Amino acid sequence: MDARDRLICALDFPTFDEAKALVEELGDAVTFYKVGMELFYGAGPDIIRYLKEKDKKVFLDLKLQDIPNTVAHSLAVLTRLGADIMNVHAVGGPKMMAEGMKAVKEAAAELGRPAPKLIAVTVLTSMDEAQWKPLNYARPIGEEVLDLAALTKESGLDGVVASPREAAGIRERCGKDFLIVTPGVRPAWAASNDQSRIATPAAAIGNGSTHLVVGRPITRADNKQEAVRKILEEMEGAF
Ligand SMILES: O=C(O)c1cc(=O)[nH]c(=O)n1[C@@H]1O[C@H](COP(=O)(O)O)[C@@H](O)[C@H]1O
Repeated sequence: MDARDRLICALDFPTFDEAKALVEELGDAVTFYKVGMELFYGAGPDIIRYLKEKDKKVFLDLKLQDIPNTVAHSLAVLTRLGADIMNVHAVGGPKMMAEGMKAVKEAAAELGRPAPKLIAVTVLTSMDEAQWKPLNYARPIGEEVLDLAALTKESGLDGVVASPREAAGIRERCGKDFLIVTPGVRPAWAASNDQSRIATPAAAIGNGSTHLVVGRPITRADNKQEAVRKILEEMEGAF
């Protein structure tokens, strides 16, 4: 197994040029990139086309949440861009998720392409118990994550975004083919920044994450190639 297929580098930059510079600097070391709100709002669809021309895989992380009709039509439009994975918020509800999935499949079929994977964010990895309490959910974060993962699966989606700490429970509840994409990954040598429910690359793999999303530990490192190499090595050691 190639660890590179399971490491997704978050391109959190405000401009196309900054993102392009990082992709060029990392070269073949990284094959999978995440384009989130900051870069998509700054650079637009051109950044997806650029990454696909470079033969990279793309996770388009726009975390859609709105009424089912709006999400379904937006996902149909986004499907044309050719990303490999897209996401919505699970708390948008089962109807929003199911209609979104249907729209993605129909749009891909019209284009004669395989459908991108659609996954749902459970509870953001920045959320800790102190942030969670004022939201008045009845249960602790970990339990909510598992139920949202099960709801995501029942709604027909391909997987979830969750913390690597929750990956083992999700795997047990949702079965072997479910994608578990985990941000909140921090090697022992990196700062946690605004992430709360974190784990190391080795722990994430050990817990059953299918993909690790890593941003600042790579993008803000003095030696970015070296940061990627160390993360890949740690992942491989845990296979
Ligand atoms: O959907 C996401 O990608 C996401 C979900 C989540 O719960 N937590 C989370 O950090 N992310 C994204 O993952 C990336 C993590 O970046 P770093 O904290 O710099 O490694 C950011 O681009 C976040 O927007």
